[in-house]
Order: sequence, then structure tokens, then C-alpha cells
Amino acid sequence: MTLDRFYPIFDDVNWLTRMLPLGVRLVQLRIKDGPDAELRQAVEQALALCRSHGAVLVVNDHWQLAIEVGCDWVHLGQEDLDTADLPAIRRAGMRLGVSTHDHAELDRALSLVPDYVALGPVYPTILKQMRWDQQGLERVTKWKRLVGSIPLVAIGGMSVERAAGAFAAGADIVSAVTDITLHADPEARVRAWIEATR
Ligand SMILES: Cc1ncc(COP(=O)(O)OP(=O)(O)O)c(N)n1
Ligand SMILES: Cc1nc(C(=O)O)sc1CCOP(=O)(O)O
Ligand SMILES: [Mg+2]
Repeated sequence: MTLDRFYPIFDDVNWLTRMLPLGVRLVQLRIKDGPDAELRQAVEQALALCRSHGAVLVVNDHWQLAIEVGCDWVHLGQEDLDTADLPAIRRAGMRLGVSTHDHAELDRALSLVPDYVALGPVYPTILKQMRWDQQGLERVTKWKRLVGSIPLVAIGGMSVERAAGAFAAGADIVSAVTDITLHADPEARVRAWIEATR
């Protein structure tokens, strides 16, 4: 399966309702907290929306819920990996994306034979506090050499304007949050992303 090169991340299903009709084909639902029932409802709605638009849904963190709901993809960071039941994820037939920020994390990720590897933050991000400085485009190139044919996702401070540089450096996919969600016209921004990445 070839993943789309544009990979937006949203924290609410309403964003998916707005953006999927524009042609988004790969999207992550990243809800960091909230009541279990609301979370389940959000994942169920997101999956139904993505399937009706022919898009791939990646569920962040909540691997158990993703299995229960019948999702196809989950994204896990290094701390998530400490507690995730990877055999159960694989038995469920789910695909796995893994975050990496340094060589030790990349070695661990590669040992799991992930379906994509994410590297970040390529540029400074305002979404969350991180203990890593910006990785830079040279690091993207280094990562691509190390991951080989596994799709490489560039994340962190990415924008429409920065996407071409990340692709040229070796990223296969570019992921973004605030470049869209904080934009004055998020729909126009997503259209610009799609134009820049297809
Ligand atoms: C595509 C992508 N890359 C990285 C992350 C970050 O995952 P993680 O390190 O587990 O942090 P949280 O997003 O869970 O706060 C991601 N979600 N997606
Ligand atoms: C969720 C996330 N993970 C990162 C990592 O480096 O693992 S950077 C990041 C935030 C991305 O948001 P924005 O596009 O607004 O910078
Ligand atoms: Mg996580």
C-alpha cells in the first residue's frame, strides 16, 4: 500500500468532517485525553468517515481501542511502545507507524519492522514541548538512508512552503498540525497542501 504524501493530524473528528471532502487521503486522529466513551465514539466516527472517503485513518496512542473498533493503522511513540501489546496489534492485522527522535529510538523502531517511521521535530514545533531540538533536513536524509524502503514521515514545524525541501531531503510523507489548524483559512491551506504534494 502506498500512503499519500500529505499526512495531516487532527485532534477532533469535526476536522475530519471538514477536510476529508477536500481530498485528504491519509489522516491521524490524535486525541490526547478525554472520557473513554467520547474517545471510542470519536474513533468510530473517524473510521466511518475515512472509509466513506477512501482515506486511511491512523489512530494515535490508543492501540487497544483501535483494535476493538477495527481500525487499520495505529501510531505509537517510544513511551507508547513500552506498554503496547505489539503481537496483539499485529494479530489484529493493524499497521504500525512509530515516532523516532534519535538513533536509539530508530534502532528500536526498525526492530519492530514498522510500516512507516516518523522523524521529528524537523523544524521547531509549537504544538507540544519536546526535549529534542530541530533535527534539520540533513537528518532527514540520514534517516532515509537508514530506513531504506520503509516510508519516512517528516513531522514538526512543517508547512506547505517547507514540504518540498523535506521531500528533496528524502522524506516520503510530510505531516502537519498547526500549519493547518491555526491557519486563518484551514480549508484553503489543505487545498494548498494537496496541490503541493500530489
Ligand atoms: C506522524 C507522527 N509522528 C510523530 C508523532 C508523535 O508521537 P508520540 O511521540 O507518541 O507523541 P504524541 O503524538 O502521542 O504526543 C505522531 N503522533 N505522529
Ligand atoms: C505530534 C508531534 N510529534 C512530533 C515528533 O517530533 O515526534 S512533532 C509533533 C507536532 C507536530 O505539530 P506541528 O506540525 O504543528 O509542528
Ligand atoms: Mg504517543
